[in-house]
Amino acid sequence: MRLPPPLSDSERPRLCIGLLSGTSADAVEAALCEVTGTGGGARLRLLSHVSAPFPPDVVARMLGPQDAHSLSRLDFELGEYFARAALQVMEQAGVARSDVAAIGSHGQTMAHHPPGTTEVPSTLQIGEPSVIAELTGLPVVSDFRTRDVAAGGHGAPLVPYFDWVAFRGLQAPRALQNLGGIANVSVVGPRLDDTFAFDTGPGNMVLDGLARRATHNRLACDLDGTLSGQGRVIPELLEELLTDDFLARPPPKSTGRERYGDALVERLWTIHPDRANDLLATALELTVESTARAYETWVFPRAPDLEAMYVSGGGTRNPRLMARLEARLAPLPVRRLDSLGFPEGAKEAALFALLAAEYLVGTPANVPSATGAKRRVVLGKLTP
Ligand SMILES: Nc1ncnc2c1ncn2[C@@H]1O[C@H](COP(=O)(O)OP(=O)(O)OP(=O)(O)O)[C@@H](O)[C@H]1O
Ligand SMILES: CC(=O)N[C@H]1[C@@H]2OC[C@@H](O2)[C@@H](O)[C@@H]1O[C@H](C)C(=O)O
Repeated sequence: MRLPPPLSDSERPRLCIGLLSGTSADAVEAALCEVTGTGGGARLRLLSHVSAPFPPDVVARMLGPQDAHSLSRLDFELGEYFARAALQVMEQAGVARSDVAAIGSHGQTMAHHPPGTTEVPSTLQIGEPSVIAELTGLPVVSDFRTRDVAAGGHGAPLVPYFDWVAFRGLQAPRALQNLGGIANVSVVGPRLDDTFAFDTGPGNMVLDGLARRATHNRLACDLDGTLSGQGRVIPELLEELLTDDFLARPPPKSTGRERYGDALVERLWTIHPDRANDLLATALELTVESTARAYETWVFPRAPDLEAMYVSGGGTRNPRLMARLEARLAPLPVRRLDSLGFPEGAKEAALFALLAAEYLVGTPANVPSATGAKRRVVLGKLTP
């Protein structure tokens, strides 16, 4: 494989900013990190993290229908929000722009059609890197998923590389579980080649859609578990939702709003228009049960000596979701990622700081055993 010439020396610490708006489309997460070394020798230190919420009208437009004009406008508009979050995290850390090597910006996923779901696999993230570069004066690495898709992979999840660099257990493997809009797991042990990872199914996405629907947009989520806590699971609906072919499919696999977004929420609402809290209780159980079954089917057989599950993402702030997950997976210890000394809300943004740092030194950072790509490739494109 021919690699591009490195843009920096991997032994010198590289300060990089990672930017991401996840599938919940609620905020730009920004993380300023110091990365030293590369690949198996990479070390990452989180210096600062900010979460900058989008105004409600921008969220509504991101989640709403698009034509080519609205998409291109949103691409430029989001670029500004991403740039502002980058400036904010530098200010918070007291770090000068001249000390930052690059920004790694994931952007916002607008479409994700991975292999196995369509004739021509594709994925689209927006948040114009040229706008970010103009407003910050910094080089921007972006479009991290497309090369992996071009190499036959899903382009997701990308986080197993980060999980391996930052959290790999030296003895027993660890499961790093994200509960974002979508839920995904990485299982990491000493060797990168043994890492495996996949999307387990819905995280908060169905809950969020139902909460918005039930409260006429007053609440954007099952806040602190209060809505689902007033409902009762509808067993026959839960069973039907669990027959979903995505959940049955073996890894590698990834998913998104196409499957667990508004179309599903509307279908559920049509079946039980007067049982909003019961639908929320059922959606919460769908996340718990699909995660637990994914572990039973694919994680435990490959990692029978699993040390624990370390949970990150916004779902950790839903106490009912956490309690149900812990009860369902017992005796596996279910811990928060914070217990490994890393703030759980900063992980995905920090991933894109690490990926930018690896781009600068020309290190391939996809994990083919996770994405299904034919080979390891350098991820990202540079806007100088
Ligand atoms: N207090 C809370 N109570 C209940 N749910 C919460 C609370 N705070 C956050 N959440 C949930 O967390 C979600 C945001 O999580 P997160 O930021 O990890 O998702 P994301 O990064 O956008 O998604 P993904 O990881 O799929 O890209 C919110 O949409 C909401 O559902
Ligand atoms: C296409 C896309 O944006 N996928 C996200 C989504 O959100 C969680 C899960 O599904 C994961 O596969 C991925 O994000 C993280 C950052 C990843 O690539 O690891």
